[in-house]
Amino acid sequence: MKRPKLKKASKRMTCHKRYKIQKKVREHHRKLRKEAKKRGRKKPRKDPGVPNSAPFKEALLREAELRKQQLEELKQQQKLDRQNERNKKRKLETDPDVKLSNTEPVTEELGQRKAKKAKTSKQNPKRLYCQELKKVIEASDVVLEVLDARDPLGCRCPQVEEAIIRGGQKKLVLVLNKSDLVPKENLENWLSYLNKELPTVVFKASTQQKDKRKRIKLVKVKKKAALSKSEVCVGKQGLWKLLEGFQKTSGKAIHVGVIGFPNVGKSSVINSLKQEQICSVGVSMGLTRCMQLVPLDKQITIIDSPCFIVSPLNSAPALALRSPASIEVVRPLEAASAILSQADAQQVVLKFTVPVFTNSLEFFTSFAQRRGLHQKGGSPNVEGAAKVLWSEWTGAFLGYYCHPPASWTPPPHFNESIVTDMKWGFDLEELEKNNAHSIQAIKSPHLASSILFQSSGLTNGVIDENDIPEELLKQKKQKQEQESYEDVKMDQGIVDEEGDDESLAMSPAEEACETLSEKSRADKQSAPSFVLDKMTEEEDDVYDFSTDYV
Ligand SMILES: Nc1nc2c(ncn2[C@@H]2O[C@H](COP(=O)(O)OP(=O)(O)OP(=O)(O)O)[C@@H](O)[C@H]2O)c(=O)[nH]1
Repeated sequence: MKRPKLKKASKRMTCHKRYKIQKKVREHHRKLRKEAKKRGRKKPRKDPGVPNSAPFKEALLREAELRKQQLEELKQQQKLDRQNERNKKRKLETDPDVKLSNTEPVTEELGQRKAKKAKTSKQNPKRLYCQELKKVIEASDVVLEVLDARDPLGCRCPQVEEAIIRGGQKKLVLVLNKSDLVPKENLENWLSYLNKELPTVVFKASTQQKDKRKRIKLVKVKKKAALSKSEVCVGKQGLWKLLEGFQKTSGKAIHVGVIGFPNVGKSSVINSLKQEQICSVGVSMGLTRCMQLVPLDKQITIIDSPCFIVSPLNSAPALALRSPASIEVVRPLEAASAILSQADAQQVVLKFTVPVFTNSLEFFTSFAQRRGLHQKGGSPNVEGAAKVLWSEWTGAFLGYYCHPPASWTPPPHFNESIVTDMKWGFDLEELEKNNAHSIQAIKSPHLASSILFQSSGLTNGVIDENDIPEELLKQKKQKQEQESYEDVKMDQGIVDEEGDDESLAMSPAEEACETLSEKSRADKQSAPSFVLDKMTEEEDDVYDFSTDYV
């Protein structure tokens, strides 16, 4: 059946509605024109094109087309460049290593920084230690020289003390730390001996839980949490009052540098004063590598420092005890043998419960057996035993002591006026009282259970980075290279007369270097070489001399 055709809707409407629509449209157009006028942008006029009557119409059109193409290409190129730039930036942000390979102004600075860092890392670490130590001494008003009470004289460095005295207006105070590891009577003797020279504070730093041997259960202490009550610090009040008193006398805020040989307890003393684990402490020697400022209160700021660098001219036991293992190559067996040679053999036997021994190897063999240190085949680990003894001798638990010299003679860098100068500004009476109180409070080992040790006396240190043996060798090598270069130039006949005079004449600094290096070579031959023999040969290759020598 055919579907009926649908009737088309009529467009008829009332006039009122039609006029209303027309009005609305007009209003809308008016509005658009107004907005366009406000924006100041008129509708672009339509290009009328080249009239047909124009001569060379085709050539003109071709030219226009070409220009259009060029413009398009240029736009495309700019777009690509922008994209590349964005990619590069993204790469720089994600990969710090790429930063330095790109040569933009920002990266240039970064490159310089990296070059400096690379140079520092290549630099002899001893050089850095010396530089840091000098900075600490320079910045300090009072310098605390921390001594291990088991060998106080061996922990004193005449070169550093001399530098402090030369600095003028600086005070030097001795801190007799690890007082809990020596018998009481010995501690008193040392105190009266050292007090003749410099103000001395008896101290026992609070030690970290993690330093206790494995048999003690490790307790995780939060980094800035207060130290546990069992790890009591003794002498804190005495030291604090001494510094406070000096600060009041001087009438200004003071900086207090804490210096000393490795493992004497510099960082532990600071942590005890601050009652926070603010400086890193550990059994490994030479842990602190750069200076660290620790504000004690508004007026007193403490500065932690890296340890002194030991001079190779010292005796073998001194080198064994005072060389920072982090930067010196120390052979444990030789170091431990040197230490053992200075200890009372009978007391060593009793302390470590080993049979009587005739030589160090025999001792280490029985010591290894006693401690259960064995190698793969079951033979005693002599090297391991030596390591244990060496670390115990510089660690936090072994009790041993030295006798102070029978009579007091001021060291060459001290005289009466310096002694009185150093004591000025301190309340010594109060210090004496506090020290007596500390000695009472410290739980000391018995004389019978301690080992008597023969001290080697003051330990020589290196304070100037140019006196470091490796540096002297480096300078000598440089000089030789320069000389050979001059010879080649002379052979070629390039050198003019003026240049010749300059190159052949030695500057006073060069002469000093030459004599120093000659001296160090001569001394090295006579001095025990268990530490430096290997080090000088190896590090000679490791460090880039051409970079360091500026
Ligand atoms: N028994 C005892 N041990 C201490 C005392 N003071 C420090 N120690 C321990 O000695 C070891 C070395 O202490 P540190 O404070 O790291 O010594 P340092 O002088 O700062 O060492 P470096 O940073 O290597 O130069 C640590 O195992 C401490 O626990 C103390 O008064 N008594």
